[in-house]
Amino acid sequence: RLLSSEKVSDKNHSLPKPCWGKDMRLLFDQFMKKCEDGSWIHLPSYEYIATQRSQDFPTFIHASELINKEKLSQGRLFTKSFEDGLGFEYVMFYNDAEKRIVCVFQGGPHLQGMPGFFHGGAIATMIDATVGMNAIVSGGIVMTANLNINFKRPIPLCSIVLINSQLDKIEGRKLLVSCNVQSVDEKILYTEATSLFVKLNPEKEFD
Ligand SMILES: CCCCCCCCCCCC(=O)SCCNC(=O)CCNC(=O)[C@H](O)C(C)(C)COP(=O)(O)OP(=O)(O)OC[C@H]1O[C@@H](n2cnc3c(N)ncnc32)[C@H](O)[C@@H]1OP(=O)(O)O
Repeated sequence: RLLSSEKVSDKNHSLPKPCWGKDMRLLFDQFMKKCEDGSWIHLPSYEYIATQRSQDFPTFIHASELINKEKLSQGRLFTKSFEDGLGFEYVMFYNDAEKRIVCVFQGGPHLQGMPGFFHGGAIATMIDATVGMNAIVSGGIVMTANLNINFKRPIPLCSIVLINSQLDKIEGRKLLVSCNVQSVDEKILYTEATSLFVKLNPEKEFD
C-alpha cells in the first residue's frame, strides 16, 4: 500500500450505507441484478488505491522524486475525504463488452457551489473519476491529459445522478473517453464531457 496511508480503512465504499437515498439503493439493486449474468461488474471503491498498478505508479511517473514521502503516508483518494453522506457517495459498474462504466453518484451537502447546487469542481471530480476508471480498466496506468466539460444544467445539491461513460477510441498510448451526467429517470441531461487519458510510458523522462 505504497501510495496509501496506514490510517485509511479497508472499507469498501461501494456497498449500501445508511446515508444512501432511496434511488441510490434502487439503482444499486438494479445494477447488481445485471451483474448476475456477468455482463456487468460491480467495482469496489476504497480510500486508497491498493491495486498493483498504484504500487508501480512511482516508477511510471518519473516524477516520483517529487513525491513528498512523509505526506504520502496521509494520502487518501480525494473523493474519500468527506464523512459518509457529506461528499461523494458513488458506486461504479463496468460492462467490458461495451467498454462502458455507469457511476451512480449521490452528492452530499458539502459539495455546494452556488447556493442549492453542486460545485462545478465536484461534478468535474466525479466525471474524472468515472472516465478515469474507464481508461484504467482498458489502459492500465494512465493520467488525465485533457477533460472538456459542458455544464448544460445546474445539478441541485444532494441529487442522485447517473454518469454514463464510454471508451470511444484507443490510439497508441491515448484513450478517448466520453460521458454524460443525467437524472436517474434519464429525462434531464445535466452535463456532457470528453476526455483524453495517456498511458504512462515508463521509459519516458519528463522534461
Ligand atoms: C491506479 C488506480 C486508480 C483508480 C481510481 C482513480 C481514478 C481517478 C483518475 C484520475 C486521474 C487524474 O486525475 S490524473 C491527475 C491530472 N492529470 C495530470 O496531473 C497529468 C499531468 N500531465 C502529464 O503527466 C503528462 O502531460 C501526460 C502523462 C498526460 C502525457 O505526458 P507523456 O507521457 O509525455 O505523453 P506525450 O508524449 O506528451 O503525449 C502522448 C500523446 O498524447 C497527446 N497529448 C498529451 N497531452 C495532450 C493534451 N492535453 N491534449 C491533446 N493531446 C495530448 C500527445 O500529443 C501525444 O499524441 P501523439 O503524438 O502520440 O499522437
